[in-house]
Amino acid sequence: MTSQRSIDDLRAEIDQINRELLTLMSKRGEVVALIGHAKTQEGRPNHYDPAREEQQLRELEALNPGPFPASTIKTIFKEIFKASLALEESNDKKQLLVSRKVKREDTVLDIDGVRIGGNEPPIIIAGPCSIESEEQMEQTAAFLQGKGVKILRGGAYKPRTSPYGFQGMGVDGLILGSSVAREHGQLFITEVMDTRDVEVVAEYADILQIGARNMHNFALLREVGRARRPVLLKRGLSATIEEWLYAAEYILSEGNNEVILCERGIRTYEKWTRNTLDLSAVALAKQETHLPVIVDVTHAAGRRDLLIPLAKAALAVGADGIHIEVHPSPATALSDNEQQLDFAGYEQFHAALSSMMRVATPA
Ligand SMILES: O=C(O)C(=O)C[C@]1(C(=O)O)C=C[C@@H](O)C=C1
Repeated sequence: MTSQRSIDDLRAEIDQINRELLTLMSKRGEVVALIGHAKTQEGRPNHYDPAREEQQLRELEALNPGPFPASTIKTIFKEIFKASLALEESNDKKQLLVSRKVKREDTVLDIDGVRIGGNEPPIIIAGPCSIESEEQMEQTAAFLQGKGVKILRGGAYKPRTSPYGFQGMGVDGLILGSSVAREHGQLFITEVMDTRDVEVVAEYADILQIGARNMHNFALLREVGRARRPVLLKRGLSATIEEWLYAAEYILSEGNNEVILCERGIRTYEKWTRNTLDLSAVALAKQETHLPVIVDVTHAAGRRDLLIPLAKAALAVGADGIHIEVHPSPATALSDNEQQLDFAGYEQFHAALSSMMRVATPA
């Protein structure tokens, strides 16, 4: 009579094998994490190593005693490699300088007394799309000062879709913007588009802006990372949240911790708005990073009639401020004349938002 083992008995053995496999898997995971750490230390950003995977598969195939066919062993080990790679990469992410896992508390910027982030009241960054003339800047700054706006924006270098569009006033614009802002007790923020201009822009601007189209310009990100000025980093038109945060990491990795993230809407299939404001990106960026996050409502939808509800929504999900374009005469503006608010429009915006902004109107 053959002594057949019962299913229960066999299952008990499987349970024991499972436990051993799990122990081995955990042990493998720990070794993989060490490899990942070593790769990061060596500055190897890419953890994937297909040649090493191939070598392991060949050896396993040669050693395979069965009963599983080689193809099955290959499939199982490919899954193990995939999980190992994910482990290496997630450990890497935990070490990102932008991450809350590295710095738990909110970063609060203090730029000449203007505080941004943490529990500070939300800030407003406002001003025209482009700096066009002294009169235009003077009128705007004076009006916005009266509304308690502490940060004046204005583009001196304009990233225009067409090379024949108005390209900005360049250095003359920088001089104008910074002097007008100073006269009105405001900080001046302006976009820098080229690594060659970082030095001159940093000389005049209190905050450097990296526009959406340059979010992937890694040389520029590194350069502003070396500049001793806070940086406002807009999210790229089609950038994932992860790509956006990695772009910020480029700046922090060069030693500049003063970064403000700015969500400005992303490209989707939607036609009724120019971009789609991604509020989950705001909430996620606040959750995953310690950096202040603001929302550019002007570009978010490309429509004036949505500015107030979008700004309210942005503040409701925890944005640390709003970026909005204001021009004395949007109809005659040299750029973005569809979207900028005139002073009457800004009055309405201010009235609708003031309770949420906690911005006092100076007497
Ligand atoms: O050996 C490495 O370089 C590892 O990162 C470990 C490992 C593995 O799991 O064996 C993981 C991912 C790589 O693509 C190659 C191999």
